[in-house]
Amino acid sequence: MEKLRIALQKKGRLHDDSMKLLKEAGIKFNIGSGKLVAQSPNFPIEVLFLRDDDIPQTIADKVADIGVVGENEVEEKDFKLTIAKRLGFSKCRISLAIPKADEYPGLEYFQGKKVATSYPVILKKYFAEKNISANIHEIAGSVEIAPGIGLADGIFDIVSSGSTLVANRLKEVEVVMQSEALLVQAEDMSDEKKALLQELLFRINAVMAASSNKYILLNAPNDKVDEIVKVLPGMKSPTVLPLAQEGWSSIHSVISEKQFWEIIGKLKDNGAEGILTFPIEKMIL
Ligand SMILES: Nc1ncnc2c1ncn2[C@@H]1O[C@H](COP(=O)(O)OP(=O)(O)OP(=O)(O)O)[C@@H](O)[C@H]1O
Ligand SMILES: O=P(O)(O)OC[C@H]1O[C@H](OP(=O)(O)OP(=O)(O)O)[C@H](O)[C@@H]1O
Ligand SMILES: [Mg+2]
Repeated sequence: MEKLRIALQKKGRLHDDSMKLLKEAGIKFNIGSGKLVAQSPNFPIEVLFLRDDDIPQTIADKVADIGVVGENEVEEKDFKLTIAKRLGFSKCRISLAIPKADEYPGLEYFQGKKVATSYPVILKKYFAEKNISANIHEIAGSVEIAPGIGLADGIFDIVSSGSTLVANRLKEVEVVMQSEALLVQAEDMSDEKKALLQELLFRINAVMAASSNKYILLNAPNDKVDEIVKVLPGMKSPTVLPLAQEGWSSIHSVISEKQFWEIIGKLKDNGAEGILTFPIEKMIL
């Protein structure tokens, strides 16, 4: 039987969430210390642990079938890969930043300037689109240090909270792209591997839907039930059950994390009492 080969980051920002996702999808691994390949005893899958920079090419070369990697790396390496699923973690943006004390008149600031980055391909494309002629200086890491030590005038790098910029007396002036972790796949996979990927995606969808929803349980006087049901979407529609106390009902439903507080507010306004919410482990739609 064929096995699906997945490339994951060996260690770093993507590693823990990638492993957690597979674990929650019910896939176990036998990982020996220092081993760079792991087998699963309960799913036909093999994991290759790599540097994240190497993941796009490994998939493009068909050494791995799928992989978890940041959108920024996929864009930078520019191989023909297909996005199988946006995974929603490791969210960040890739931005241009300059010394805090400098005035920023707009993109023309960068005309003829030296910009340090680990993402030269993305930056070159961006500057070309905007007709900026700058000197792109590629460095592998610690990019934020470059202006302070006289290596460059500005930088182009990952920003999340912005605290690394602040610590290095820099300010973000242009957001060039948003990024998140992606599950990417090679083109032209065999039918057998495609079927395995579909099974994996089915499980990942169930895990992701569960984590973005909550189970909700509440009590309401019967004359308020119709109004409350309108506020609660549910998977199909809410469940309404009579309480032992006459004139009251118990309502059960599923609500999305994004609308959580908005819905709770409306429920309270409509007379809901004893509201309880629970995390959902898996959600099969
Ligand atoms: N501060 C951050 N917040 C959110 N996501 C981030 C942050 N920093 C990086 N990322 C995302 O995680 C990916 C991996 O980041 P990490 O810092 O682990 O990379 P790395 O040092 O290049 O790792 P490797 O050793 O595998 O080459 C980045 O390409 C980006 O997509
Ligand atoms: O806006 P912030 O929240 O400060 O995050 C941005 C920083 O995070 C990443 O570095 P990381 O901490 O992963 O270190 P590394 O570059 O050495 O991998 C990235 O390279 C930035 O330097
Ligand atoms: Mg890397």
